[in-house]
Amino acid sequence: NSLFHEVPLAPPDVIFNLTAKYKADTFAQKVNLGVGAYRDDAGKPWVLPVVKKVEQALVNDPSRDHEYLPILGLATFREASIRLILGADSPAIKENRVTAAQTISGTGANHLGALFLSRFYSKEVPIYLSNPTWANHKPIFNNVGLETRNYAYFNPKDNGLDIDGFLSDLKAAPERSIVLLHACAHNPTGVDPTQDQWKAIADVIESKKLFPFFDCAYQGFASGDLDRDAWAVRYFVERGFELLICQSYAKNFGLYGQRAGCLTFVLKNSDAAARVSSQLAKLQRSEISNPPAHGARIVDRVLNNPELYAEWVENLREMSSRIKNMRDALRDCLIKSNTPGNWDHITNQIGMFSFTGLKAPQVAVLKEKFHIYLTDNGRISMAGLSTSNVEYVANSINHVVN
Ligand SMILES: Cc1[nH+]cc(COP(=O)(O)O)c(/C=N/[C@@H](CC(=O)O)C(=O)O)c1O
Repeated sequence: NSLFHEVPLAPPDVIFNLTAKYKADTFAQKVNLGVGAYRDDAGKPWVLPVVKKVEQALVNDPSRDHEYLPILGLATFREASIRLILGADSPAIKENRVTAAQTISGTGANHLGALFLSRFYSKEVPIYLSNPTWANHKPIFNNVGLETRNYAYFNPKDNGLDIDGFLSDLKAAPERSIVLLHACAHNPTGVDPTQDQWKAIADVIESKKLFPFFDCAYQGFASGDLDRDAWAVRYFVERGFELLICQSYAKNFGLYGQRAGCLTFVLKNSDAAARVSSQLAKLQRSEISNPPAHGARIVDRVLNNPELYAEWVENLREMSSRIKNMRDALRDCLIKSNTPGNWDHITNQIGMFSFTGLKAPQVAVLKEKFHIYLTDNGRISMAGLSTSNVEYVANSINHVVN
């Protein structure tokens, strides 16, 4: 017998397994509405023109080497990431009370943030996750020994936000609990709190002394406006919270496989920032030693060069407006074919995903009969839609809801 013959067989990852199933499907009209990765109108991955341009320059740069980065990553990348999320004029930056670590994309930022809190904040308090949330959140926090609980988030009656349930669950949470907040473009529902609702959420977090743990994987993708998408984070900083933000450059730079991300911490003062930074370095060193260079160098060059930054903003707008057009097209097709039900949520929701309201049995028919791939919770990645498949998808949905 092997030493490991009792290792339990783990089920395949929901989202990555869907991609594998889609790739294996030979049906000509198959549609991938699974993984949250942008596709152009031809259904192909899109290397942002600004990324292509910078990559060329990088490869041709004679001074380029493959030396280790510092443990906490490229300093100019970290500084640019902090400015991107907090705003270049943030008082927190001026008061030198912000610190950051370059991470293995957004997942790495969530993990490093969770690990740090489990060591230096508390292991006794739970972390509250929205119900539903990104499939990988629970395992990330459980892996570092944090207990996860849910706060109400999605209201199936109007496919909108259950703000009353959200607030009452936070009010019932033990003091000092950690609260995971999606900064914008909530995954999987596409439902974001309004500014007034964010103020009410901040009031409860303040009165209960909860810790805000922001996950921001779609800045610039939700509204197409980087500052608008960072509004909630900046509001909390303005209100004086100590908090952390996980940033991913997978979607808004199309650098999925390059694993470029950042963990940004906002503290009360520079002394705390220095202490936190020193422990982040110690944790990072023992886990990955230092982060991957290529993706961070691309992001670093774009964020620190005004012309390239402006081109990136254009590329971002191209992606977010194509997704918005697909929201309008899908809703129009569903209405045109008299699909039962109200479909306003398809255009009310924001960002990469739509939470359609389709149930698992209906999703199974879409997969098996129509070769349309989406997660069982009814989430569809809007970037998987194109002018050539949106009608087919709408007719297929019409079929399963009738
Ligand atoms: C909310 C959220 N946070 C972090 C990540 C991590 O992304 P990274 O590639 O580590 O920077 C993702 C990815 N979500 C999509 C892909 C995945 O599941 O990993 C998805 O939900 O399809 C998120 O949706």
